[in-house]
Amino acid sequence: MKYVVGVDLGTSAVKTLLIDQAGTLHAEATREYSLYHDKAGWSEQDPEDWVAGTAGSLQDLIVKSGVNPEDIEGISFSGQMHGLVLLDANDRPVRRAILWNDTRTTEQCREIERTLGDKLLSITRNPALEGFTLPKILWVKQYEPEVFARASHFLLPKDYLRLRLTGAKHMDLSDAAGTLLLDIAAKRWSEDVLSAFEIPASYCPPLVEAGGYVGAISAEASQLTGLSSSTKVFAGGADNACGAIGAGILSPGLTLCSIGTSGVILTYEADASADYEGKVHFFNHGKENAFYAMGVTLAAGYSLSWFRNTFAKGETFDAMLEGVNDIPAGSNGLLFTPFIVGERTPHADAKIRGSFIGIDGSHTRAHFARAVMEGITFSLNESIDLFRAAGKTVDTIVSIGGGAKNPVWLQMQADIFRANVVALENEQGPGLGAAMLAAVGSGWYPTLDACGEVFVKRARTYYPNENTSKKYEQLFRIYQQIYTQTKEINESLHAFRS
Ligand SMILES: Nc1ncnc2c1ncn2[C@@H]1O[C@H](COP(=O)(O)OP(=O)(O)O)[C@@H](O)[C@H]1O
Ligand SMILES: O=C(CO)[C@@H](O)[C@H](O)COP(=O)(O)O
Repeated sequence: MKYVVGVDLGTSAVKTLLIDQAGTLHAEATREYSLYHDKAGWSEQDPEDWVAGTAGSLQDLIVKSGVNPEDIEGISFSGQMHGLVLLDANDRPVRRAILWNDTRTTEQCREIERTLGDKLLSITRNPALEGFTLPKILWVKQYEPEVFARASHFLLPKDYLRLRLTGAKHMDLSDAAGTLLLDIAAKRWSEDVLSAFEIPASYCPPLVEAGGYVGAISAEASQLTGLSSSTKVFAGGADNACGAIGAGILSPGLTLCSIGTSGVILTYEADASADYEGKVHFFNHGKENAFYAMGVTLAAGYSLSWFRNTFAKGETFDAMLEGVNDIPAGSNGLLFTPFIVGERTPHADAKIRGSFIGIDGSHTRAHFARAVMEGITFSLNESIDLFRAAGKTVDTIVSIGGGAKNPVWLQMQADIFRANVVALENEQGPGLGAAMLAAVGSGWYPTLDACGEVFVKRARTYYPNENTSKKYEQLFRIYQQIYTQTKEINESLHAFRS
């Protein structure tokens, strides 16, 4: 029996999957790592933690499954997007990585808008958002000049991990799309953007397709992980591109909902012609010559994790959410907005913060927990609204990510989204997408589409309940007012956050 491995370098943890030629999952392993929030709005990770976590997770995978490492033909990666890993001339990080959910770069975003003008949207197809990579490069240049002086190139998180496994530096198009340095339609680094910010072209790694073969596991990495040096390494892609591959979003018509640390509503785009005027993100897909558009809720799963860590410390998600299904839709008049680290879609606003509105003496912790789940789902529904307003049909949504482990949440998604929600046998779409890239690269299938027909296994469909959907429609309109009505208050409170 031959296998491939998919590695998903997430924000909360790294997850590894071992899958055979029939798409059957043989083993999975995971290792968590720390997030550093030294100041309000900052979010960093130590790249060394990714390497150690992945090595430990791969060792666990091999031990648990009992496979002969020689039988693992290929490995590929899915990675949290946008994180800046600045490297010196010896490929050592010059500081911690600044992550996608770090919002310190508002000033640099305005600078990018002023400098690039219309070119920003025409070349990069995206607005300047705090989470993207270019503003982070400019922040380090401005505020840590001595650190910046030591840097000679940059990578994204999974590319750094792959460098440590193979010794080679690359970046795939789907992840490069989130840097604001890529000419999305032309699929090359933009000379216009690089020269506007005086970034030498040598800062950028060679570009490859997500399925591109990039080398073999080095002898050192083989010692560290237990993998064989005969295993072929394929580049991999952005976690949302890989999530889309692993959920079978490989042709027009299907929509993805992912609730990981962030939350995403994503639709497939066959070419680069769609114009959402920068209201949603527009990136290269992991499937060659395809694209996708997506709206992002910055703190989706993260809001529920924050709630658990703060009010149910030590409990599992399942234990904390036990009573949630007994509470009627609407949490008895309690609403939550998940802006706890700022927001992206539809409100690109680094200063906005979350609210519980309508707290009543009768509310229990379970009401609050349900309100958090509903608030996250309402936020994602804002992206669905945007896509529907742009003329997209959204009637079937494949749901992945940690949030898809909970059946009550899946039904809630169907009710709020007014769409059929499909759950997969394994909710780890990005890891599965990475494994599919390795399977196609290893020659098991001619295309990702052919591989998807075998690997993407649907488990159950949740259908919207008309009465509950009607109730949620009314609540959604009330939810939407909270942003405008709390914006000014949050701007005033900004000075009190450290
Ligand atoms: N059993 C569960 N029920 C509901 N939500 C869950 C459960 N387990 C995890 N989650 C949610 O999923 C999130 C993690 O999802 P995951 O896809 O692993 O994230 P990432 O890829 O960002 O590391 C958590 O923050 C949590 O909100
Ligand atoms: O910033 C984005 C997308 O633009 C995030 O989706 C990150 O890619 C992190 O993903 P998760 O850790 O939530 O999967």
